[in-house]
Amino acid sequence: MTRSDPVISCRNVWKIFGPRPMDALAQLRADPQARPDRHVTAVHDVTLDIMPGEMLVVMGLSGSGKSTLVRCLSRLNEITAGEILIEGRDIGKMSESELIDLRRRKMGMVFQSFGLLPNRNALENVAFPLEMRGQSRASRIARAREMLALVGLKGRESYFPRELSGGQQQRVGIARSLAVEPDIWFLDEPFSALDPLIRREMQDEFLRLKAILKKTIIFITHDFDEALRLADRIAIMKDGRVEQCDTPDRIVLEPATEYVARFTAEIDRARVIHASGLAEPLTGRSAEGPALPGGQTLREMARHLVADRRDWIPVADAQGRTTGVLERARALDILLGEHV
Ligand SMILES: Nc1ncnc2c1ncn2[C@@H]1O[C@H](COP(=O)(O)OP(=O)(O)OP(=O)(O)O)[C@@H](O)[C@H]1O
Repeated sequence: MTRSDPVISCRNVWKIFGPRPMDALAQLRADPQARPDRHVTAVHDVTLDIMPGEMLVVMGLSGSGKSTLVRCLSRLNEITAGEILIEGRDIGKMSESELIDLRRRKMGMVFQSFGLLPNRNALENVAFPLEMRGQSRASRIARAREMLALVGLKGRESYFPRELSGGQQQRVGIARSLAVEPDIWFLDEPFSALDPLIRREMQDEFLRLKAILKKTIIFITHDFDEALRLADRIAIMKDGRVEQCDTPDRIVLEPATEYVARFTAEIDRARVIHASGLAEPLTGRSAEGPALPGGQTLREMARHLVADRRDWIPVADAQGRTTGVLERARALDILLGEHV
């Protein structure tokens, strides 16, 4: 393995529910538009790689296959066809005990329903997976304290779930999944039971944790704003297929299908598109004068874009190197909500 190898690789993965999934698969391979009777194609020929430290957000409408796909990644669902490699190892070929070990040591999971044990306090809930691992009491309590502090719950260690708000309960759930130091972190709509203000707060908290922990994260949501705030890349699913898997900038600027275009039609594009995403190669164009920071969105640079009179404005990366030029008229159109 090198650093640039994917942590997770899905190769032509199918998951079909129903009495005769292999027959249904043969039918679908012969005719992709087929609708085999009494079968549901929850995952339809999905191929994608997830890189170390990447945050991939899986989104799509209810029933599009998000949870099933993510459950397949830890083999909570057996796939019908294809291959899933975790750090190069085919999980379909692992024994039950190898799988349990993989899940315990490498994977953390957080679900929408917080899944806390009602008769244990916050500290004991977080320590629970360490107990399952056979870790000593002293070391698991120390680790649980550390994790609760990390998610901002210092002082609440002895509170029972019923004494905590929804947001606090979800923080306990997050602390618990982090206690085992997973390399891969699966989160299935973790904030959807929270009210909008707390949800926003949890997203900020999550971005903070993501920056500190540098884990590979697969996050499911059906909230596009949430996806845009959190994702390095977004996989948009429809009827079990991944319609597009790309950076937020490219999803918005270059939707691969009509469906993705419709999905993204309502959002404020200036909040998503970064200067670097809109920049064009330098070829033949002059790039004089001060540059825009490539990592900022058009919305963040709105004043500057209005005031700067140049037709083409240089864009620089975090090291200050000019990487391209941005057409000011196009940026202003996006800022004003014109379609370009
Ligand atoms: N165990 C199962 N048996 C039969 N069908 C299933 C099973 N699990 C999921 N499905 C079907 O597979 C399809 C995809 O379901 P899935 O839960 O993956 O969607 P989702 O995108 O996560 O939806 P939601 O946003 O509502 O959670 C749905 O049509 C669902 O009914």
